[in-house]
Amino acid sequence: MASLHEGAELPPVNLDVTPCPGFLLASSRTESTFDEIPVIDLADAFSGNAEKRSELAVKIRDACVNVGFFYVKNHGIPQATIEKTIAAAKTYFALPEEVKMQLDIHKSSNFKGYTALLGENTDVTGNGDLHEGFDIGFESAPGSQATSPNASTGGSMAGENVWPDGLPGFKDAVLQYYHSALDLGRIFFPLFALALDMPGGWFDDKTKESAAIMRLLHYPPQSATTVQEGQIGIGAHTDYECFTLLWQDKAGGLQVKNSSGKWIDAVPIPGTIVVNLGDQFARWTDDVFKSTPHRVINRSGAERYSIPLFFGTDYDVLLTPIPTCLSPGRTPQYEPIKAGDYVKARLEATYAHSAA
Ligand SMILES: O=C(O)CCC(=O)C(=O)O
Ligand SMILES: [Fe+2]
Repeated sequence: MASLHEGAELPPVNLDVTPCPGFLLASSRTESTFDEIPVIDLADAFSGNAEKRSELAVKIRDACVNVGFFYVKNHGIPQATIEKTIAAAKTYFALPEEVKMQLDIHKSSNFKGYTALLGENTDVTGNGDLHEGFDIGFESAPGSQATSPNASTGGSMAGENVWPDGLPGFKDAVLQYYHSALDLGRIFFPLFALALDMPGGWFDDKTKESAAIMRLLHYPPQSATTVQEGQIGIGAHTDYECFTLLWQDKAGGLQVKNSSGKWIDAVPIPGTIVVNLGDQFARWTDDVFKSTPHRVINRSGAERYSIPLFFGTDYDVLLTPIPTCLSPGRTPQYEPIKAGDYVKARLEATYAHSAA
């Protein structure tokens, strides 16, 4: 389908909902386990029919409190945009290592650029990740005058992207995907608000310039690499921001850990995007929404490509429990922290544990 979101207006939000402190606590802050990852159809996200939107919000709530992961179909990112970006990623990763290393992320003051194979160690107990990556932050779409979100609050994470020389079309393709994925991301906060029994507009003033870091990732097949103990595609981890929108190719290898410790395969489903919650949301909901550990092991025998986009709240938002996630007599699990300070600390820790 063409972009679901282009020019689409969200239906008016019902601001009469009264937050009910503790409502979600009894039912939702449980260690529920799961054996599969739900697939949710986003077709009703723009329905003017309040009942359909609220049915969708209930499905999202179930996925968020029980699994922390779900697939979405009818996500609106055009297939042609995805294909162009993956073709660009393949061309980029095929460049000589010394050319890619000119943009080494370890030399960047704002976490932008290239991460080499084994240049990152996401699980600190591991021996390096078997992927290479290319990271960008917000940049206006070619021809657009939009100002950079988080320019004021992003601190060391804001600032310019870096782009490889001599790859015509790379930047345009990647930014086209980035903006399509941002459009998709923007529809989720009103749905998450409904899922949390908060007024649909509750996140609006907290997500005006939502932070979004995007990565192109390339995982060589494990079998073709000299793999040491503790080396997999990406070590077990949780994501840092509110939620992640992940496109993955058909190689497979993404696994999600349930609360019994079992790794569940997030098998590639054509035409879907994987959505998973991150630690900002776990902190913000005092663990009502789950930030679930995941990892990648590429045993497919083929090269694997994926594109995660990490969608956060504005960096100056203080993450203290959302009212429906509080209950009398219960002490929140986490110290309040500003969203940007939290992400920066996690990024610094990641790169401190990785090879320069
Ligand atoms: O490549 C994938 O499927 C997952 C990537 C991931 O978990 C991440 O970058 O945080
Ligand atoms: Fe992740």
